[in-house]
Amino acid sequence: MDILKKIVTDKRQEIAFKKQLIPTFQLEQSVLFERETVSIINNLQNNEIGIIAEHKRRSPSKQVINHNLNVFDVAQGYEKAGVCGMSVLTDGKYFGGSLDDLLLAKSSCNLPLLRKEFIIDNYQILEAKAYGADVILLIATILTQKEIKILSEFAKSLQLEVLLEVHNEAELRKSIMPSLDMIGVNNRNLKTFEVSLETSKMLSTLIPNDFIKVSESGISNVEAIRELKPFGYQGFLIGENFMKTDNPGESAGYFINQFSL
Ligand SMILES: O=P(O)(O)OC[C@@H](O)[C@@H](O)c1c[nH]c2ccccc12
Repeated sequence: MDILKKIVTDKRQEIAFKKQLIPTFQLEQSVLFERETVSIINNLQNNEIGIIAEHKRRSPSKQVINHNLNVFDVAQGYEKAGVCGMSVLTDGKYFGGSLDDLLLAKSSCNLPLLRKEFIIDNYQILEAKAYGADVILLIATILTQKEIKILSEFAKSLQLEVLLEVHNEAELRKSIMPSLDMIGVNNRNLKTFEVSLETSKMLSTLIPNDFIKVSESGISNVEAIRELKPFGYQGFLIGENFMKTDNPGESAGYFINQFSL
């Protein structure tokens, strides 16, 4: 079984368990549930570089990236660096993250926060709102067109913005719908872990202009951004390149300064 199938199978079990532990009405009553969300789209549209910086401790492709940091410092560092938003991995088993990481990030900065998760159920969208997210990720390869519609419309009804992730043309074609805000092209194939920026270049012309284009994964220098910008990308999701250093915030700041030179 490929890794994605395994992740989704585990996720189904996890959700069933959590639904019993914390019923939806409890999520809806949480302090953060009624807040105004912060728009990442606004930030991306008004920024020259458009970095979305990720908090990621480990991953199935890289094992350990960094286990010595705390989310609080990382979030404050990213904010100080001037990124447009922060992505927080909340999957525990494969990425070493948690919803508490999201909550901590929320308490430490005012950046728009993306819940980076394998979302397959509206329940996870309620969780995202209750734990401080402003944006959710939907991954086309693990969802049907109908599921994408249901989940994205539900997210929009909670004032959350939606980033839909694709990796090939078929995924893109089945996914385009008005309830999405941003289309992210993952340069990493989640089945083979192969990374190529060509994926972003190839798919860019097929993304209608009503969506903000985001290029995700494998971006390790500003040259990559200079290369991708002419293809219409306004957002760049970067994890490992910052997280593998002792001070991700400083690394992000350095990266952004380099771009402005
Ligand atoms: O660490 P990188 O190569 O900069 O990649 C970040 C981000 O794009 C990646 O973590 C990611 C993209 N889509 C995902 C879906 C699930 C988990 C993780 C991801």
